[in-house]
Amino acid sequence: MTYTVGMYLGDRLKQIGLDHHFAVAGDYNLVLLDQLLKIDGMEQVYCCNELNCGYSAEGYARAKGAGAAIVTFSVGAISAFNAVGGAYAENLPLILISGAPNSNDHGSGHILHHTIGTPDYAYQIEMARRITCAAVSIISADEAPAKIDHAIRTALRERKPAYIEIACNVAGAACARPGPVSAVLSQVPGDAATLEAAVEAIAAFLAKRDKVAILVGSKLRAADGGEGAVALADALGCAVATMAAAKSFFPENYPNYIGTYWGEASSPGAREIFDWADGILCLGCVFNDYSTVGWTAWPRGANVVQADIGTVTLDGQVFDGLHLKDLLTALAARLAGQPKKGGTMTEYRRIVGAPAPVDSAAPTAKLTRAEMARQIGALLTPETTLLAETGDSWFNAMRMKLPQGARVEFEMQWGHIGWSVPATFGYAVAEPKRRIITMVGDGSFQLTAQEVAQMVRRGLPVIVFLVNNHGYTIEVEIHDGPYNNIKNWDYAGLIEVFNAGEGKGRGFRATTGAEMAEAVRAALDNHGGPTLIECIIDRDDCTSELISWGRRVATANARPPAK
Ligand SMILES: C/C(NCc1cnc(C)nc1N)=C(/S)[C@H](O)COP(=O)(O)OP(=O)(O)O
Ligand SMILES: [Mg+2]
Repeated sequence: MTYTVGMYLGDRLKQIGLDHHFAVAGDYNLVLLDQLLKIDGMEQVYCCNELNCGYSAEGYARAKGAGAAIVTFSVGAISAFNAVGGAYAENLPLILISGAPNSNDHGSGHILHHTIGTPDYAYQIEMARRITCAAVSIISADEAPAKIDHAIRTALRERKPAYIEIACNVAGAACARPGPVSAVLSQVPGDAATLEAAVEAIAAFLAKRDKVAILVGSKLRAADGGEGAVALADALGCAVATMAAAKSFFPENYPNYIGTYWGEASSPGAREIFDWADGILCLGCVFNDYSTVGWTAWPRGANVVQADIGTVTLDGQVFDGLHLKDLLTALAARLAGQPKKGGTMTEYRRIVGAPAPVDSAAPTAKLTRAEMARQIGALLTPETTLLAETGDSWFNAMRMKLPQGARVEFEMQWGHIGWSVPATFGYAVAEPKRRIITMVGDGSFQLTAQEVAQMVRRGLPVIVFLVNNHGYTIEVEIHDGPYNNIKNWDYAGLIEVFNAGEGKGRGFRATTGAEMAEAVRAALDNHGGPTLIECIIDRDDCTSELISWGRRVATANARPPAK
């Protein structure tokens, strides 16, 4: 059997740990798909459309560290670009591979199908360059190994998406075989002197402060800094909070964990502590308009250390060229044995003597948001992953207490509604042994619902809580209008459509707590396919956090143009 360009790509994807890749067929990628099917231990998983294909690979990357999506030229790739932009925003190595025009057509003046109708086909890779860390076009077999390795290596190093386009007549062409996988897994070491200087500068910063707190941000995962953050928290003995998008990136049963810091939408007591602290260590934090509640909750200035993936900034100094993972480990070692900084925990215990508000309501009454959230929260085990969609689902998830090992996935930087359904599909393909739960609003679900059919096809026992509050409630709280109303669907009834008489999916409508509890019991017994539980709640039944957060974001959006 000839060893081909497509097989080289497939072997590299397998070598970096992918057992699956996601695809939508198109005539520019069929020969490539054939090559990938030849790779032992690599399964080709099909999606309903290229947006969902991209998000399935993105969800897979959240579980496995990287993901791959194969699409056809232009009509496929440009849809998938939305998921690539999301992967860039969320620091995920999604590798988008697009079939491309025959290499003989370049410069021929030929007008080709699926293109924008000009003989210059470079527009696609030019678009890709803006939303990836590496973008390559392969029009000959000789150049394929180096270009494929460059794209994969860069994506893994930078934790950002990469783009590979392969001419349709090259994917099956004879190609050299790859060398050791270390060629694409190697990291550029951090600078030792910079690391040492940064550690000393932070130690000096802390020595002058008593009211110290740690804020964990969403880039901590991309930096592989989870263990280092716990070691640093152990060394300091201070309060630790997570930003909303970093929920589950720090263990919530940690004794000094005080919940989410999110301005007015914070966990009880957390905002006060960060307002009160005189030394804040920000680890991999992303401060955008949503995460700072319209720029009203943005730790910065002389009392803040910003420790990012490769750079530390404090006191007017910047230390670039280090790895956050190394910094946390070295700093924890440097502070070992020093006096603890427990002032913030002492103060926190004073503030939150009263227990946090518990979501509960009589299960027989009309279903409320609080009761829905309570029943979902009760399902979280150490083996659970909860994917929470853009919407009030963010705030419902924020209130949930996680057992150690439970994971939460958001897409808070990109915030593309509908992301959670295909991302759930990809994540469930990657992690068949975990309990996968999705909380998705009715508005979001309508963008990507088709991928529930793929969950039926593969018999994935995912539980989808469809929050039917009759429209775009998060938008209602920011700025209401007729555009926030949507056509209602029979969401539970969709499952029978997707089953088509053979699938094992189940759908339930819950209008009371008791109906929801019964549906949950059935879902936990359904191991042969997804269970969608449509939770019907009032349009205005949303979290108090959403209301205040929505006001702040609306104010930020309404700032008049600068003079
Ligand atoms: C329309 C929009 N955002 C604008 C938007 C529009 N288009 C895309 C692709 N992404 C977006 N975030 C948002 S957050 C809706 O409130 C989501 O509604 P739903 O899923 O029903 O959730 P809630 O009811 O809890 O808000
Ligand atoms: Mg809604």
